Amino acid sequence: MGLAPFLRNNPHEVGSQYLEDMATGYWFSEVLFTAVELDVFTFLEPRGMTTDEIAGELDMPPSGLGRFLQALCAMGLVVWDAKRYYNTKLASDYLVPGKSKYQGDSILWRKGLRLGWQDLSECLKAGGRVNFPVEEESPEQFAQRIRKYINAMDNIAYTKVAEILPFFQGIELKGEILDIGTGSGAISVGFLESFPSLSATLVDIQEVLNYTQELMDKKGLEKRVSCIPTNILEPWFIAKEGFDLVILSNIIHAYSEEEIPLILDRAANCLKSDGFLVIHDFFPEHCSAKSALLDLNMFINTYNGRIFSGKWVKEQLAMSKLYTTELIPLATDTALIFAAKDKKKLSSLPLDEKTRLIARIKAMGFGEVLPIDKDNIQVVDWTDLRCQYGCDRYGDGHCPPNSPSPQKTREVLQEFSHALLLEGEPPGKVFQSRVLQAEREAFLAGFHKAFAYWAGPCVLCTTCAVADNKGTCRNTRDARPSMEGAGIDVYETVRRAGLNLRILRDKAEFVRYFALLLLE
Ligand SMILES: C[S@@+](CC[C@H](N)C(=O)[O-])C[C@H]1O[C@@H](n2cnc3c(N)ncnc32)[C@H](O)[C@@H]1O
Repeated sequence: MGLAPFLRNNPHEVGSQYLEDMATGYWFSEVLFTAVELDVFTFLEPRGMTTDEIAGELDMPPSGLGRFLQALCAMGLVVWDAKRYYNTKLASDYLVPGKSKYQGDSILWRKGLRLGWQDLSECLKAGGRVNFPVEEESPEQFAQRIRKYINAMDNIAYTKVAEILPFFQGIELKGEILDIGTGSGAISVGFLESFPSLSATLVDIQEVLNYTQELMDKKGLEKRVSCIPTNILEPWFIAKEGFDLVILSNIIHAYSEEEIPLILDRAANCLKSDGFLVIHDFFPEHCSAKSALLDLNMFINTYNGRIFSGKWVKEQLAMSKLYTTELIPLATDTALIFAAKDKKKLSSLPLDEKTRLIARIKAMGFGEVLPIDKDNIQVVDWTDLRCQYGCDRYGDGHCPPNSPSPQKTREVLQEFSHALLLEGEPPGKVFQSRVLQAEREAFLAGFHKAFAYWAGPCVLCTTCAVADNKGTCRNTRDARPSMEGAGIDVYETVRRAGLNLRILRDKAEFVRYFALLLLE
């Protein structure tokens, strides 16, 4: 999620191809940047064009352009019917200027960050940023730069607010929003458009708000918003306990460990006793690679911005006497934390229990926690043969023949309506203990039938009484059957969940463990 295709694969499994794909990752970026700059997608909308026609529009020879267009085809941005090129739906929705979901400003902002990235090793040597904005910038140049930045933020925020609003479905939001570091105001605009009784106070630095006010006027929202220029690092002169909804979207990663608690505390002070605080940002618990790279981007391109874990942010909010939800992942690369002074307020949010449970289980340290349709759990009659003929643990505590038969597993699956596939790594004892913790968390969340199957022989006890012929299992409370011992074809089941489990050829290869948590 939120990753280049090569990052979706497990690096340990794809070997040198992974390295090659990373090394050429910038080829993708350059083609995209150039296509957006040349505005190729506008020419192709809606009826398409031949190479010669595009070459005419761009005043370029068709030879290289044809190859460039073929690269865009390979990247899924245009299609070719052997005569004309057309935009794919992706390009038509997101890359044609003027369309509501346009992302070109954000893409070109990313291009601008490239300069800083080229100095990465210099930044590492210097212990911080080495590339600073030009000092002799005229006021017009500065205003222009702000507009570019705010347009880029606007592209992203417009799509994100569409993901945030469903969490308020069924809640009658009214009163006043406080949008801290509002940028273009797009997050507030989404709320204002969905909840007609809301009005908004937009906070940012004066230079940004000049442009934000223009955008609000264009949308006809000027009567429902007021802009208050404020440096949020200094004391705020904003009504205490005056706001029903306080928004901090993509602000947390802009500042340091010392500054963020102050900002959070001031935000908490502005919240009414029955209001909501929403934090929207990048978090390592959600998209670890993207958030680590964004952290590096902040190191290179800002003074003291960095990424914080959801756990840390929740702790800071607790110090400001706020209750919080789990980290709620969006379908894209960012996630939300909801906070309130009144704990009951949080339970009024339509956060489905399974989503919250997945977030809590993921935070225990699993790599993936994926819902899997129980019909995709493949139960077969051959797995115990692999245990009996090929494993020296056969007959141990809860291994075959002491484990549930495939028939029993089929019957058990009938009793459950859904399941989660948990992915983790060695050591086995840590993994198995985490699986038990996840099962308990599900039980406490109200999934009273929660039951886990884990990977491999039980390794909870240092010595196994059954294996040592010293009697029966001493830990029946915590021992669980393995998936394979109970007749589950782990390879097929994992594949059906959308992951890839490769056959290991060597003991030194990277092992991944899987467990199945059945839920009713
Ligand atoms: C990454 S943008 C996020 C904008 C918006 N919240 C969104 O989600 O699109 C960060 C915003 O915080 C504002 N900001 C950063 N530091 C600030 C400060 N010290 N005082 C006021 N605003 C600040 C920036 O001007 C910018 O508009």
